[in-house]
Amino acid sequence: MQILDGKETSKAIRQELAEAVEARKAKGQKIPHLAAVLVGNDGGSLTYVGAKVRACKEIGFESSLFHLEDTITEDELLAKVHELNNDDEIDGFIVQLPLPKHIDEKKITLAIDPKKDVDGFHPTNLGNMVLNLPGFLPATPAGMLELFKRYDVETCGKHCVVIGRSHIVGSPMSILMGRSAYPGNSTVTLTHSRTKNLKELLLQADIIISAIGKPNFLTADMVKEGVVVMDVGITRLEDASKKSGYRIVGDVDFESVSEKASFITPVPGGVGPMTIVSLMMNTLKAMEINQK
Ligand SMILES: Nc1nc(=O)c2c([nH]1)NC[C@@H]1CN(c3ccc(C(=O)N[C@@H](CCC(=O)O)C(=O)O)cc3)C=[N+]21
Repeated sequence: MQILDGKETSKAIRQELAEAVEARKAKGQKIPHLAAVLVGNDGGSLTYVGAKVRACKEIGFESSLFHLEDTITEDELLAKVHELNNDDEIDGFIVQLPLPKHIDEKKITLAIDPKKDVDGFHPTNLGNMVLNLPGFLPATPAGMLELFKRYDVETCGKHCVVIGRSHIVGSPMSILMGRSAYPGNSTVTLTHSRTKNLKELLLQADIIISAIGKPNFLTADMVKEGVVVMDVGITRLEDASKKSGYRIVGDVDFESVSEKASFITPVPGGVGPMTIVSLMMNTLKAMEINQK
């Protein structure tokens, strides 16, 4: 069994990005600038946005954080998005999800200039992904593809079962794994809350991608010997023994499943850190595409 180590892999990629920044500096070229918009004080969002800003600092990217009150109106947030769309200094930006209930996430996502949409959530970028045209891939799926690549995991002709059909993970991942490319060329089954024979399908899977957010959902009796497992679940459970007061658990019962798996991502330290580094890679790409 081999661990797909997102922490180490993301560290190596951050090093590569830092070198790219140095090379640009030496030539007097622009430094990539990522902006993040955070609305309100959701605990998870504060952690993730903080990690994104820290990663920028470490790599040498410029970053801006716009932390707005959760009483902000939809129009005010749209105005912020338009401002960032038109700011030549900003190469790419994200609006951290989830947004407060009185704001329509779809409306906000649609307002982001696809050329600056480093999250890859805009329909233009999702459409380009489906057609295998250049564009930004959603950060979490892109991070998973990078892990497959860097560990040379064979995906061609494999049966890949995806659990969960969210717009940001399950759905795009099911499309990417089926594309005519590497990683890809898998036979894909996309499963969700209405799937009837999930266990039967999982027992046929060579690759399982779990993105439902249910702690310890996937157990050893549901997988076959040699399976490749990517755990995208992130749930915070209260834990008084931790300094933070909580611990992070994935969808996979790591202890039992890792005994049968050929490759497996841990949580934390698997897909999460890869998501952040994908965002950085997308930001560098945004700057290059917009030729600054
Ligand atoms: N516009 C937008 N873009 C996103 O990319 C986005 C979002 N909204 N909303 C929420 C999800 C979730 N997400 C994570 C990023 C990093 C970790 C991560 O680094 N996790 C660490 C643990 C971090 C911790 O201690 O909480 C790990 O797995 O090792 C997890 C989850 C990005 N998301």
